[in-house]
Parts: sequence; C-alpha cells; structure tokens
Amino acid sequence: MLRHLNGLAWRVSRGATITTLLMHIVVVFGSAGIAQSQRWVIDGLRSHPRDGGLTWLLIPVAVAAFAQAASTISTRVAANVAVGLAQKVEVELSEEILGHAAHVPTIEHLERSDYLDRVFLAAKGSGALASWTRAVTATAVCAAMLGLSLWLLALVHPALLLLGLTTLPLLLVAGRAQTAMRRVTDETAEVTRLESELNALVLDPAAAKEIRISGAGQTLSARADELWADVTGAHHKVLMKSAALEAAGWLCYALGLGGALALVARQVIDGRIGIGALVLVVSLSAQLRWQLGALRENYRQSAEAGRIAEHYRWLRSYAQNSDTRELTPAPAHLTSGITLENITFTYPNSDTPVLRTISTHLPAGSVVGLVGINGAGKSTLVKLLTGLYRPGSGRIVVDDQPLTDIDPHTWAAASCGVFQDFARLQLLVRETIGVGDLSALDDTAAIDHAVTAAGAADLVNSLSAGLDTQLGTLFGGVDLSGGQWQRLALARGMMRTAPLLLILDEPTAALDPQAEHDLFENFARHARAAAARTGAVTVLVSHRFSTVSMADHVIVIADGGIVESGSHQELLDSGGRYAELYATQARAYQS
Ligand SMILES: Nc1ncnc2c1ncn2[C@@H]1O[C@H](COP(=O)(O)OP(=O)(O)OP(=O)(O)O)[C@@H](O)[C@H]1O
Repeated sequence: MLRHLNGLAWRVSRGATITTLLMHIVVVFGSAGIAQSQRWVIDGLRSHPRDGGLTWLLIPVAVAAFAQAASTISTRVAANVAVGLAQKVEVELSEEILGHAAHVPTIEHLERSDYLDRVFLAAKGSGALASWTRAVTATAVCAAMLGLSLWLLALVHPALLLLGLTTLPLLLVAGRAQTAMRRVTDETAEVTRLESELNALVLDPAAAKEIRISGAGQTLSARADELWADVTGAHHKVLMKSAALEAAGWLCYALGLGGALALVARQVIDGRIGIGALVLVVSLSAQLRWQLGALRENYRQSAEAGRIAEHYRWLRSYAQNSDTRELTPAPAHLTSGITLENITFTYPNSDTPVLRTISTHLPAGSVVGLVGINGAGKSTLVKLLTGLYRPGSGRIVVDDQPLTDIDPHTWAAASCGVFQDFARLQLLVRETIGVGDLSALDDTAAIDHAVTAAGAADLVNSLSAGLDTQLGTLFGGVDLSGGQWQRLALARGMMRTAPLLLILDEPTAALDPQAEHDLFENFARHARAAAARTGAVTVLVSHRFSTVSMADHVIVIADGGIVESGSHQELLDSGGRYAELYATQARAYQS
C-alpha cells in the first residue's frame, strides 16, 4: 500500500516528492550540527587563550548558523510541500475509493453494514491515508535524528546511551494507545455513520416536509447528540487511559535525563570532560524531548494511516474479487430469451426468503407483465434480472449462457430501466437524462429523442433554459413535481436504443391515468423497436391492470413463487388470483 501511495505521490508531483525527501535529510543533519557546533564553541573558549583572537570561532559559528538556518528552512519547506502533495494524493485516493465502490456490479454490499463501515472509514480517513508517506518519512527522520543525538551522547560517555532506553516506555505506550484508538474507532463506525445520517436527515429538503410536520426534527437531533456522546465518550476513555500511560512514560524519560545530567556534571567536575560536553548534553536533551514528541506523533499518524490502509485494501480486494472469473460479454441480440431456473433469493440482512422457487421463460421480443400484491417480490425479481443481486440458488440463463458467466458491466450496459425509487439527479436537464447512456451524454439529438419518447417534450420546453436548465434547489435550480421528475427518469431510461432488457418497475405511479396511457403507448413503441433490433425482453411491473393488459404475457407472483401465468385474457378466463385482483381493482374504480 505504501508503495502504491509513493507511486501516486510520484505521479502527481515528482518535484514535491524529491523536495520533501531532500528537506528531511537536511533536517536530520541540521539538528545534530547545531548541538555539535555549540560544543565546539564552549570547548574552544576554554582551550584558546583569551587574548589570542577569535578567528577559531568562525568555523563553529558558521556551522551553527548554517545548521540552524538549514534546519529551520527545511522543516518549513518540507511541511508545506508535504501538505500540498498530500492534498493532491488525497484527491486521487478519494477517486480510487469511490471507483472501487462503484466497480462492484451488484448492490447487495450496499446493504451490508460491514461493507458500509469500511467505505465510511476509508473515505473519512483518505486524508490520513494520503499523508501516510509523509508520516512514515517523518517517523524515519525523527528516528534518525534520535539515533544521531544518541550517538553524539555516546561520544561524551557510553553510559548516556542508556538515555535511549528510557525513551522506550514512551514509544511502547504510543503503540498501545494507537491500537486501543483503532479498536474503538472501528467499533463505533456504525454508530458514527448513524449519527451522520440522522444529522443529514434533519437538513435533507426531501425529508423536511415530514420531519417538520411530525415535529421529529428535535428528537432526531437529540438522538444524534446522544449517539455522538456515546462515540466521544468511548474515545475519551481511551484518550484518558493513554494520557495516564504517557505521563508515566515521560516520567521515566525525565528520570533518565536527570541521571544523565548528573553523570555528565560529575565528569565535568572531575575534569574528565570539558564544559562543552555538558552544554552538548543539555542541548541534545532538549532536542531529544522534541524528537521524541515528534517521533510519537508521526508514529501515531503512520499507524492511523496504516489502519485506514487496511480498510482500503479490503475494499480494493472486495471490488477485484467480484470479477476474477473468465467472463464473456453480453450478446448483441437475444434469440431465445431469458430463462429463470429454480431461483431462490433471501436478502443479505434477512432470514426470510423473498423468492422460493421461480422458474419461467421470458421469450425474446416479448413484453412480460409482473403482477402481485405489495411485497410479493416483483421488484426483487427485477433486481435479479438486471444482475443487481445474485440468486441464492438456481440460475438465470440469457439465451444459453448463464448470467453469472456474462461480464456484469456489459449486462448492465445492455439493460435499461425505470424504477419506482428513481433517482432525482440535481444536474442540468440534459445531464439528468443523458446519464442513461453515457456514450450519448453530449448527443443533443439522442437526448431530444428520449425526451419525446418519454412524453417529456412539453415539460422540457416549459423550462426557462430547456435542456440546459439546472434542476433541484440544492444548486439554485428549479424543483419539479413528482410526476415531472418521473418523466425525466423515463427519458433517462429510454436513452439506450439497443438494450436487451427493458425494465419498467411501476414507472407511472406518479402520473395521472391519461399521462400513463400516453406514456405506455410511447414506451411500447420504444420496446417494439428495441425488440426488432435486438430481441429485447421488456418486463413491466404495475398495479394498474389497464397497463398490464398490454403485456404479451403476465406472471402472477405470490408467496415467493409464480402462481399463474398466461395472457391477460387467459388469466381472466381462468378465474384465478389474477382475475380476483382485477375484479377488486375494477370495483374500487367503480365505487
Ligand atoms: N433491501 C431489502 N432488504 C431486506 N428486505 C427487503 C429489501 N427490499 C425488499 N425487501 C423485502 O422483500 C420483500 C419483497 O419486496 P419487493 O420490493 O420485491 O416487493 P414488490 O412486490 O415489488 O412490492 P411493491 O408492489 O410494494 O413494490 C418485501 O417483504 C420487502 O420487505
């Protein structure tokens, strides 16, 4: 991972990478130079006669001034350049993290809290991760400065090396504190996510209506505050414990330092070493304290980045593992159609199967209606067909090829659809429609065609800047009614002109009956054109029988299985579940 980050840093700015490295080397030798030159000056004062001139002072003073200037300037330059470099690396890393999250073709992981925790921690920590190289280099620099200081001390008296030992407890404590903090951060990730979600909900304009009317805003805020108090409470406990251990570590170091100063003072009094050595030890002791603090802090940052790197690696391997097999692209045409063989499915966060045994054939070029009461599993079946979820058992076969052998990205590119929980993309109108087929994002003619097919031409023409109108109030654009947003979602779903699978999952729920009728006629034309070109299968989920009756073939789902199938008329004639649902709806319309 560190190699990957170094590679990223090198790619985004070679100059900054080299400058940081050189500046760090100057810092290491600069600090040792300062201490050593002080010793030369003091010892020189004793050994040179007072009336013998001061030319001997020139070299040590020049070394001291140069070392001081070089060390200070290099520290500043290294810090500033490293921050700029880390920011650039962070941008690249954030893109990679979102790329890994988007690369997974299914969506079941988005409902797994362990996955979401990892994404949350990796995305939140991308700054720390981007600074990993800097933190590791700074740790190495501090360790080198510490080593150099200890070496200079050993030159005064070998016993002073023991001062190095007294720094160990402090370093051990830093490692322990880091491990404890990592554990508590990972353990509280889900609660932290929930707290952010609650706060976001209070500010979300879409949820604002219900929250204001129900007066739940304060309750949600209070709940978020409670969760935050839990998270900070857990962190606080670890911090307090670490602070106590750290204080013990510093005490150990202070005792060592006191002993070292006493030893050197004794040597000076006995005339075994010069007073310059005492000054050197005092100067190095001050530096040691600073070096230790910096070592500890940089180590903490390195360890923190290492923790984030673990989540990042997990995400990367999760995204890569999802397509390790040899896969073939989706076919250009369907000849036989799509077959479902003994499909079962249970959501990852549930124990109750939604689909028990689904076996059926959806012929190429046909329009298939899916019918069933709320919660019967219609949308779930649609998600399995589009490859957003994988069946628990059984298989989906496209012509004669199992769907699991088809590259999911090409299958997604061969599918288009409109779902009941369609997205309200707050972009320009042309973008919110154009993302339905990224290759045609800049193709105004294709977008106009989709707009007309979805019956959204009047809507687009009524907007002040037409296709270039900004949508949504988040960015000062216009807001639309539910039905108008839905029409744009429909236009988006119609951008792909040669799909193999067209999905309409209750696409017209927000439209009035006349609008629905017009829309379905338009859509049927689109579906027939696609069927003639590619043998596309159209799956239509609707509660409105006037719409379902236009399908070639209707499948009734109940209790996790298919209870009836046939044409609209056949099902009415058989007097089964479909006829019963139809009669209930007809009565409701009459009354
Ligand atoms: N992400 C999910 N995690 C767990 N359970 C889910 C999830 N999505 C749906 N379910 C459950 O699966 C069952 C089938 O849901 P599905 O959305 O497929 O029904 P549906 O037939 O499309 O219903 P509706 O007509 O209301 O749209 C329901 O009991 C629902 O609660």
